[in-house]
Amino acid sequence: MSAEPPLSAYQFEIYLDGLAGRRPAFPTDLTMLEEAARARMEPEAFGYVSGGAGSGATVRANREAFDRWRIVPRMLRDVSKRDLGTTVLGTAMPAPVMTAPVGVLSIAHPEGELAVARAAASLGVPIVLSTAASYTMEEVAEAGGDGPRWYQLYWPKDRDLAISLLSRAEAAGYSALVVTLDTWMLAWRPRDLDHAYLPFLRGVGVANYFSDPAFRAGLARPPEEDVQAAVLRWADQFADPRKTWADLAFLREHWRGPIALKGILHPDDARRAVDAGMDGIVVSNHGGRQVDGSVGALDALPGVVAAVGDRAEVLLDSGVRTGADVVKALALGARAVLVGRPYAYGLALGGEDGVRHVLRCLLAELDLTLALSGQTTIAELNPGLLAPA
Ligand SMILES: Cc1cc2nc3c(=O)[nH]c(=O)nc-3n(C[C@H](O)[C@H](O)[C@H](O)COP(=O)(O)O)c2cc1C
Ligand SMILES: CC(C)CC(=O)C(=O)O
Repeated sequence: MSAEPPLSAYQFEIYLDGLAGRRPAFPTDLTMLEEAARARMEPEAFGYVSGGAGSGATVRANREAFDRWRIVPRMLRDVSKRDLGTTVLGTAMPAPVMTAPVGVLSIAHPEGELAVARAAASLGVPIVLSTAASYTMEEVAEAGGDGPRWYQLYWPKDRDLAISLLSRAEAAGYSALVVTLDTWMLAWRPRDLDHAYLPFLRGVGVANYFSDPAFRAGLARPPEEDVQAAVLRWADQFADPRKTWADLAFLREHWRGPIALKGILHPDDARRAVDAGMDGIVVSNHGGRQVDGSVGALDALPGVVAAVGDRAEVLLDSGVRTGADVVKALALGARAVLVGRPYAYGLALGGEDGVRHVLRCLLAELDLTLALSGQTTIAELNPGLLAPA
């Protein structure tokens, strides 16, 4: 049953490298990545990735929510063999960890999402590719090869464009759809406002639109001839604040595979999602980038899990930084977690190698935390493993 070698093997590999005089090129304490990346990134790009909405209260709330729980390890339970593997929305994965959809990654590294797809695929970790990626979904699919992949939709106003994006994603092998509900417009983001910086207006993150026949059909001149006009149409199209629950039927009609709604925090919204036939929910506040002062994602998780029961799979993102965080989220009922900024920082620090390092650290730390807490599978995790801080 155990994966060979165990996910924690990275730990020993690092120590062995030390015998040959090599030290890890990037931090192994994943909470230190942000500071390391700050020193390497352009200030505008770093501000965009690290920043949150408004005063940053929700970014802090996400971390505080994890800090309010403590793991209570159990002893003498034979943890020699562990299996962290799981299946989420039909996708098998080596551990309950995926990369969250993060757009515009070429502001962190020129290879952007291509490097992420390669790194994740080398570990079997699924990616969720953003509509606002710097590369097209077909390019990223090719880079990731056989690696598992899902597609995140920013649901555009134009119906034909939405249908076209969905059919391209299906054709390119994206097996599940994640529809983001919390970003119909950008929040007030002082870090970016102070820099007067928005990547999209500079032509980053628009590749999936610019390459799309339905989008191009709506332009007077192709993007290659008039970038400015194309970018403005992108900005007008990229999300549709008029959408309501009634519109979900459209998604079912045009997407064959599983669908998850991302950005749900209220139990009643979670209930509505399952009533509408959705397969999954991503409890998320967009990494604190949208509603300043909103509830921490982990704080919202138990209510959503209770509301949904076993009618849908519940995932969580926003604030996950360590293996212990993953254990806490799973113990509180998440089936898997997504990480955002940590892998973006890994990308900024070292391209594909940097992303692989971050993912390997997280998986190794998760494996070790589970083992040292007396757990051998993720299925057995429950709130009994935790105590309030
Ligand atoms: C730079 C950046 C860009 C993002 N772009 C997207 C996006 O295109 N689509 C989306 O659904 N979420 C996007 N997100 C939100 C992430 O998917 C995720 O919810 C969030 O990063 C999780 O929080 P964490 O960064 O604390 O792990 C973005 C986040 C960041 C930091
Ligand atoms: C607004 C999006 C296109 C990008 C995003 O989700 C983000 O910056 O948080």
